[in-house]
Amino acid sequence: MYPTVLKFINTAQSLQSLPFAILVLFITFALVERQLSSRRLNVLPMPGSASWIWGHEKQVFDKSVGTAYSKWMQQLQSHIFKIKAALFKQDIVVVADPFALTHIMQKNVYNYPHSDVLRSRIARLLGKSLGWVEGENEHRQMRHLVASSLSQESVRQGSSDIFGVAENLCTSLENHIALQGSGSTIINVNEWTSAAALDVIGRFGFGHDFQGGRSTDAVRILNAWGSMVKMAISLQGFVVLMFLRRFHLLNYMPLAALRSQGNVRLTIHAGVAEELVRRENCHEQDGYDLLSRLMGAYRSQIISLGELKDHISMFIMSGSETTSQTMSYALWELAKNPEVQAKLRREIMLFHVDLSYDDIQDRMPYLDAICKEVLRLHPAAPYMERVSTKDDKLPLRFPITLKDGTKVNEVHIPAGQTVIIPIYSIGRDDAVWGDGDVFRPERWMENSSDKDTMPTGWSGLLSFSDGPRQCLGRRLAVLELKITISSLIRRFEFVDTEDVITHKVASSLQPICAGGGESNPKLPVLVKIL
Ligand code: HEM
Repeated sequence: MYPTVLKFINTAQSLQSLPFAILVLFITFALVERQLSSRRLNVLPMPGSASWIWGHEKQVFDKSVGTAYSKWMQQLQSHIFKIKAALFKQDIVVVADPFALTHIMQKNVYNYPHSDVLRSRIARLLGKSLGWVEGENEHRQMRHLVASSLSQESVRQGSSDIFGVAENLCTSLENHIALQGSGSTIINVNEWTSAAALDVIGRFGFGHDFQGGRSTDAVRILNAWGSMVKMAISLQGFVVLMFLRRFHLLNYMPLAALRSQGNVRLTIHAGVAEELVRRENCHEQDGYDLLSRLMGAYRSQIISLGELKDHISMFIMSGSETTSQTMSYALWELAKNPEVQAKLRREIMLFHVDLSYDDIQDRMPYLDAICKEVLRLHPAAPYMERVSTKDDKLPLRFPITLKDGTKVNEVHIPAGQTVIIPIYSIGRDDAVWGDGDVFRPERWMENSSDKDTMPTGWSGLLSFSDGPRQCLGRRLAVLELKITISSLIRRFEFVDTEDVITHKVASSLQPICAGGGESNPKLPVLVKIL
């Protein structure tokens, strides 16, 4: 192989085509490297038909979120397999086995940091804050700084903020429907939930009013986020992501796709973060809410002004975008399943209109089941990408059967290996749930799942991740979902529009409506005032 390549390069050079020679050299080395890495993972099965340039990754991008991984899990009858990466990068290992997942996410999470491309993206989009920091000590310290602001007690105390936002949302929606001159209208449910979720994190975390998504700040943030999403779900976004992963230096180039990510963080820095810091500098107060904790760290010079603003932007975006998408999918599922919606309404109507925190948390089992079912079927973060820093062995709950019938109970993972955790497909795995793709909240009241086959995350799901890096805002998110859904279902009926919806990923899960301008996420639902 090498003499041929060298001859080829000599010819190219004699033709004064240095770039061509470099390209040939790069491809040759990349192919050799890829073949060696593939051999190191030789016990792992691999799906067929990969593209020469894009490997299997274009199939993942082209199909609705998770579809490709679920299909390969079924075809290969394996909860762990490898796929060909784009641009001749080494093969990627896809891990859906519960023992292997617990090993990575609970016991060895600091040996599996976010991949470089993901980390650069988080830094640009959200800031160098908690979702970005790596290293056990650094991460634990940063998490400790803010953890008490999102504890169960803090969330209980902040529940009045969420009830207030839900009430405003219902009133705005009633006014909007009244303006249409009939008792019902079709809305893009995403627009309403994004504004409400921004309001919740604004009030709960920072004592800031985004005015139902109508303040200048809110509009700027939502627009900047919308542009980022548009770019990320496009073919151009996919190609850029693949190149960024392959050639890390590109992460520092002034590319339009990268600018659109940075705009979200910079918009928050220049607007709301600036205003919050100014306000807090005038009224120095001690407290346990997110802003007080962060300002305390800034005043004690534990964090710089830039870091403080990064923390604010990270909490505003990761606290609102994920929750708003989950809320949208909940309302969409209720619209598609009218009998579930009616049953939920009956449960809600057993209570007085002024629900308490305890009613919501402890006395509404069907609402609880619906929230879990939505989080299982529509996890806001559908995939996770990590890279091993050390040679490792992954234990398996579902052994791999080799061609000669031998069973393999653990898999060697070399240092530097990219690992994808397909959260979306794991939550729908028939081996665990039986009817994984079906929206059936009753399953959560039956308690019949085999715990041994489930991941160890919250409620046997990975929707909030697992282990030391699991979502810090889970309690707030679940309470927010419950309060908002119960308020809306009491006053409105949601009806399916029968639009065909597929799903893409742009930092979080995005619904795409066929024939409705596929470049913008949209989830149409008909709403009727009751
Ligand atoms: C339904 C809503 C939500 C979902 C599905 C969700 C999901 C997740 C997931 C999967 C992760 C792990 C990401 C990774 O390691 O790559 C994560 C981390 C995180 N989430 Fe959430 N999240 C939600 C709401 C929230 C809220 C409301 C907040 C804050 C107010 C929040 C704050 C965080 C933070 C700070 C981290 C980083 C934790 C760490 O690295 O230690 N999330 N979330």
